[in-house]
Amino acid sequence: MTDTDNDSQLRQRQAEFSKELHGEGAASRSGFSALLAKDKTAQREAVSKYLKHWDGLTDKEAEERRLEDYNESTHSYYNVVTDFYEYGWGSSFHFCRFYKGENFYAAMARHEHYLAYAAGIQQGDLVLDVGCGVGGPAREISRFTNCNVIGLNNNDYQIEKAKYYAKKAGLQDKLDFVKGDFMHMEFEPETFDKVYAIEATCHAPNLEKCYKEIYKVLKPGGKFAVYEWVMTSQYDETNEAHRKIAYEIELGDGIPKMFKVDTARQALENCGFKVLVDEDLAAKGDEVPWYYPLTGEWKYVQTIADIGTFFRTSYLGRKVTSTMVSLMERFGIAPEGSSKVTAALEEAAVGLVAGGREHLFTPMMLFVAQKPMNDEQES
Ligand SMILES: CC(C)=CCC[C@@H](C)[C@H]1CC[C@H]2C3=C(CC[C@]12C)[C@@]1(C)CC[C@H](O)C[C@@H]1CC3
Ligand SMILES: C[S@@+](CC[C@H](N)C(=O)[O-])C[C@H]1O[C@@H](n2cnc3c(N)ncnc32)[C@H](O)[C@@H]1O
Repeated sequence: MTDTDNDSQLRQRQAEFSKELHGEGAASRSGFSALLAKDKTAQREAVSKYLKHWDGLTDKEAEERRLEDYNESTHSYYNVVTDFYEYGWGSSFHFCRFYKGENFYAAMARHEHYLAYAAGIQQGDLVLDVGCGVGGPAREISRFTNCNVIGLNNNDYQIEKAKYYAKKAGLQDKLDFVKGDFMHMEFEPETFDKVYAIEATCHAPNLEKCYKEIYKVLKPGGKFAVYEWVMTSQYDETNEAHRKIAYEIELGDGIPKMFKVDTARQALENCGFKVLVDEDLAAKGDEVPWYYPLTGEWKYVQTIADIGTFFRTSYLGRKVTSTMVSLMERFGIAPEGSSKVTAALEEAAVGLVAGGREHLFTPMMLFVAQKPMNDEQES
């Protein structure tokens, strides 16, 4: 059997499983109503597929197993966390910087605008969004610049939702969302004017191979802008306390292996990109840190409108959610495995805040990289 046969079988299996798990008309449901509508047997299977490699081990063999199974494992992760993300965070699945006094959703949108600006996205550009989630950033960036965006995602449930929200927003002619693996892109070479990725390529088992795919589909002279999740240069893999934080982030965020910043930079250069911008936006000394919503520290809350979001993301709010989910699961209302998901998300929150406070981790390593023009590539 060829790789293409294997890919198309996996794709079909995932699409069928997604229908079974989330049910018909799933795109219009979110949060708790989506959780309660799940097929109970399929949910149990999805949770165990996601968690099967997370056995507490961090040796080479354990890492290898997680790296090999990246596609199924991430697909399963997003099958079980998407409803919680939407309930707790909204429809853009990323972190952002905050100005004093700026509300949560304004700050999130600004972070997306900044990436569009850094990539030089212009009216009429054809842009690829690598790992597009449910399309929050694609909608915002298309509105901001009047560009056309194709969102690439390996999760069927999120693609269905992204299409549903785009239509609801009247953006169906500007946006399209397609199923695919960013490690094996099927677009024609040199298709896109610009490519961006927001907190998605950290799910790649190998950054260089992923960036190579991006390089291939970019037009010569085109730019790629990314908010990369990386461990900073202060991270020491041999330090147990550091490795524990990285493992919490990997487990709770469905990431096979967190790489260091130098690995990402080198990977871009090895592909032939010219790195134009290379800046950790988390290291700019902001008064309000990017991880504040997960801290439960009220002093950071910016506006009255943020109180609801802040409560859901805070330690107390998360405790309330996980207790409710666990009670609903015990009484057979929520599907089995749901409380394992809230427990994993709790590990994510703890690891992310610790990584942020100690400057061991950043979710906003901004790279802007340019593919040279054809004549420059040859010389
Ligand atoms: C996984 C990657 C690469 C990026 C996602 C970044 C963030 C959007 C998520 C990381 C941890 C998530 C948690 C929640 C929402 C989305 C994140 C912040 C919750 C607040 C959702 C509601 C749950 O009850 C608690 C979650 C904690 C972790
Ligand atoms: C944290 S979410 C970010 C989503 C989006 N960029 C946003 O900011 O809202 C990561 C996304 O990457 C997608 N993803 C992970 N691995 C992928 C792969 N191998 N191929 C395509 N998409 C992938 C996930 O399904 C998810 O949509």
